[in-house]
Amino acid sequence: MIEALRLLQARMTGAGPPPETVTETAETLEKLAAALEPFTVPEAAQIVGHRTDLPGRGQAMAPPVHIEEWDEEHVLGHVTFSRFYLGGNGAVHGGAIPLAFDEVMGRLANTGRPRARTAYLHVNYRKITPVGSRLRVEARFEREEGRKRILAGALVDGETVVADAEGLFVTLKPGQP
Ligand SMILES: CCCCCCCCCCCCCC(=O)SCCNC(=O)CCNC(=O)[C@H](O)C(C)(C)COP(=O)(O)OP(=O)(O)OC[C@H]1O[C@@H](n2cnc3c(N)ncnc32)[C@H](O)[C@@H]1OP(=O)(O)O
Repeated sequence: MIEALRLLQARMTGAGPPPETVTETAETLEKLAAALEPFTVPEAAQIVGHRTDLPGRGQAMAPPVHIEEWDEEHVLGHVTFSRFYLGGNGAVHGGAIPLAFDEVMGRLANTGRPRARTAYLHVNYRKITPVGSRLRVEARFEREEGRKRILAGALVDGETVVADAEGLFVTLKPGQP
């Protein structure tokens, strides 16, 4: 379902359909939304965002990062930003890149350690990030200072770092949401 939604997002972004196709598509989507409505569940029971085995945990908003290696110290994977993530002139939208970093670094920060949340994410956009290219995603755990965990990440196109990031993740105190 999520894969199909991702495909739809990409196709819709790249499409310039005639008015009758726009109307037909809108009607089909409204029908699908109505069919799912009776199955609305509380957050804890939803599938989306809870499937760590799926790219982006099954969250269609998150870029589909495929994880290849994952332990307490590092994550290695790849991602291809579809046309859905286009900012302009072939470059990925600047807001989509922190989404990928937060997903991967947040997951790493929370692996084998008590729950932590992102306090900041500093992203350096070194080059444009091309839509449609398979990029390497790297993240590593740098250090821990009390409740603070500092992580680093990079997005690499071939041999070129297109973006890198530093993230601060803070361990939650009991009762913190
Ligand atoms: C098996 C595992 C599976 C895992 C799957 C999960 C996948 C999940 C993947 C997705 C995961 C995505 C995850 C998400 O996206 S989480 C969603 C996005 N993040 C949030 O919503 C967080 C909102 N913020 C907060 O809740 C609080 O501000 C937190 C909890 C972060 C800290 O507030 P708290 O009141 O608790 O702590 P404190 O203020 O005493 O600060 C403590 C220390 O930290 C330092 N500090 C704080 N902020 C900053 C800052 N901005 N720059 C520099 N430093 C900062 C501060 O100076 C102090 O340092 P020191 O003075 O002690 O030296």
